[in-house]
Amino acid sequence: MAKTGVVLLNMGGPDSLEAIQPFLYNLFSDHDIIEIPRLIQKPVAYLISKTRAKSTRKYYELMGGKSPQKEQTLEQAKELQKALGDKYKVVVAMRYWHPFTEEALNELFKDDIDKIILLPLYPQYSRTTTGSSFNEFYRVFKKFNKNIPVIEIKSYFDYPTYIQALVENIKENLPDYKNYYFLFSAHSLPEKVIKEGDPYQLQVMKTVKLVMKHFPENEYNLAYQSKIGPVKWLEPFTDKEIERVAKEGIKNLAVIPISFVSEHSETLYELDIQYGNLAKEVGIENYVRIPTLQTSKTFIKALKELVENVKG
Ligand SMILES: C=CC1=C(C)c2cc3[nH]c(cc4nc(cc5[nH]c(cc1n2)c(C)c5CCC(=O)O)C(CCC(=O)O)=C4C)c(C)c3C=C
Ligand SMILES: [Fe+2]
Ligand SMILES: [Fe+2]
Repeated sequence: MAKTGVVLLNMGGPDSLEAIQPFLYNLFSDHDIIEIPRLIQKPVAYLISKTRAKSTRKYYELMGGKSPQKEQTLEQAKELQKALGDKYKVVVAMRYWHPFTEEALNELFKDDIDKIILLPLYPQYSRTTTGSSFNEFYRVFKKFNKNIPVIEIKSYFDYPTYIQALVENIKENLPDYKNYYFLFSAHSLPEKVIKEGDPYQLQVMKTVKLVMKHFPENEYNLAYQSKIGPVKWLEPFTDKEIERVAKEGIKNLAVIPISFVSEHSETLYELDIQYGNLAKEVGIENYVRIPTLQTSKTFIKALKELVENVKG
């Protein structure tokens, strides 16, 4: 019997120190994430990746020489496969490092597949992330010459079971949550991308609002992390916000990653090490970083429901 293919889309991360530069080259070569004039994009990507690999290397050394994103995404795929059963086949397609879309589709088409559902591991839509993964999917899919329907799950920033997963995750990891200030931290984006109509910021804000309905007594704010390069990105920045709340006398701070569902350099290095140290310096007594959802039962349930409820 033919199966429905589920392609989990994610960014991918270097799986060794040697993979850092080619991973960065793939990222900076992508016109959907960074708009360098097309004619010079590849040579410029090569130069930036060479330079940036030197500074990025130290984060990955501190994380044991690689990003855990691949393992965690494969675990999510395994759990989702178990939840969906054998009418479905779940594979992982990463945008900038293995397993690439081509590898994912080679694996998928070992079975008889009559429909494909694209499921991004980005709850909030941005053309730089989900949009880029969709575009890459179609470029590669075309080469397989398969005449089967493809259905896109664009985002699930307000999907009730996803919100429930976030709420449970906070309560489970921080039983003392009532005594904490919540600082949600989302990946930043160049302001230009938002001005051109990207819904990412609005969707992140809505996710935060929906989560906070379950914590009516907690004070909170939303900040943005991981800006790179000289252009203006969404603010306030997470580190500046940590400094600001410390000045206001906050002693217990929970930082909650909101646009990531697995761990990687930006949670393990930036939030845990860099901002953990900063929090100590500015007088925060208890700095808690809430882990990403990974294979939380309720998050996997949310993904399963999204797949099963898809129209088409
Ligand atoms: C070039 C500009 C970038 C934009 C725009 C951008 C948006 C964006 N990124 C994520 C999630 C992740 N990004 C990660 C790493 C990473 N991102 C960029 C650049 C842009 N991201 C770079 C150069 C890197 C490499 C690390 C570095 O050199 O700093 C990762 C981690 C990968 C891993 O280690 O596993 C994630 C995850 C989102 C959600 C987003 C916009 C909404
Ligand atoms: Fe990024
Ligand atoms: Fe980043």
